Amino acid sequence: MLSVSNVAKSFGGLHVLHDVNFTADSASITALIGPNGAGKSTLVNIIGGVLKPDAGRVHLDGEDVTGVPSATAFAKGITRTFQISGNVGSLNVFESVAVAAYRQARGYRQANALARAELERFELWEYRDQQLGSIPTALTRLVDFARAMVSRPKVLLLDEVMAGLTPHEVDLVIRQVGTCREQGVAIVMIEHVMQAVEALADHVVVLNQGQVIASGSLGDVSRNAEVVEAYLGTPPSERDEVRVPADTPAKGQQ
Ligand SMILES: Nc1ncnc2c1ncn2[C@@H]1O[C@H](COP(=O)(O)OP(=O)(O)OP(=O)(O)O)[C@@H](O)[C@H]1O
Repeated sequence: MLSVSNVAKSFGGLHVLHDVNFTADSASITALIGPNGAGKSTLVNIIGGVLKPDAGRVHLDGEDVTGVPSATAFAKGITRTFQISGNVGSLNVFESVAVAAYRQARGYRQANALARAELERFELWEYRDQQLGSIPTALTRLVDFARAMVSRPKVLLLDEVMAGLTPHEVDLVIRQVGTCREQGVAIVMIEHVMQAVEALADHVVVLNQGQVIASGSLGDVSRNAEVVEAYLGTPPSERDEVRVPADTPAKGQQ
């Protein structure tokens, strides 16, 4: 289990996170939602070892991993999807997952076997020979999952993996995020696409101006008056369903 306790972070005089608490269980999906600038990415960067908090602790299965470098966080089981960079654009789908598998494997045969198993799990085997730069964005997101899952993480951090996808592609990626959960991973997902939050989140944590203003099921938080005021914008009585545009500025920033 991942546990975040009393985390605070400032950049100069800008207090970005204050006293943030939440837990994420194995085999569950926690959606971090909130307006732009709420502090979601900063929080995920702290969990992943990219940033050190000014205060508070991060524990993984009871072990204090606060402020460890990202390579250490990764070695302990905290991984995240990365945007495919130009450097790996020349690799094909199989090679890009095999490279990640080499870190785990004893030799290239085992790495190749691990990569194949992951590509099959994510229904990517048929694309194995294609260059990363030549496949649709939705498939590159799935390759990212395969690369992340080949390291057998305990925690998977997903930062807006649905951004820019069509509704049909979102459905595809939703299914495969579910596959990651089935592997027992605690998934923490920053997500603005409510189709995905509705379909996937076991637990929703709402951040606003660096504070957790609500947590619980999506139904619970979407009935919370403070959440409606800060993020959803419309009282429940005036809307049929929760729909949040991708770029909702924080109240007060409008
Ligand atoms: N390295 C940094 N230096 C200074 N300010 C920063 C830094 N990183 C983030 N911030 C500021 O911290 C605040 C929170 O940013 P953060 O990216 O964590 O929010 P977010 O909730 O992820 O927003 P979005 O949904 O737009 O990605 C913003 O005001 C941002 O400008």
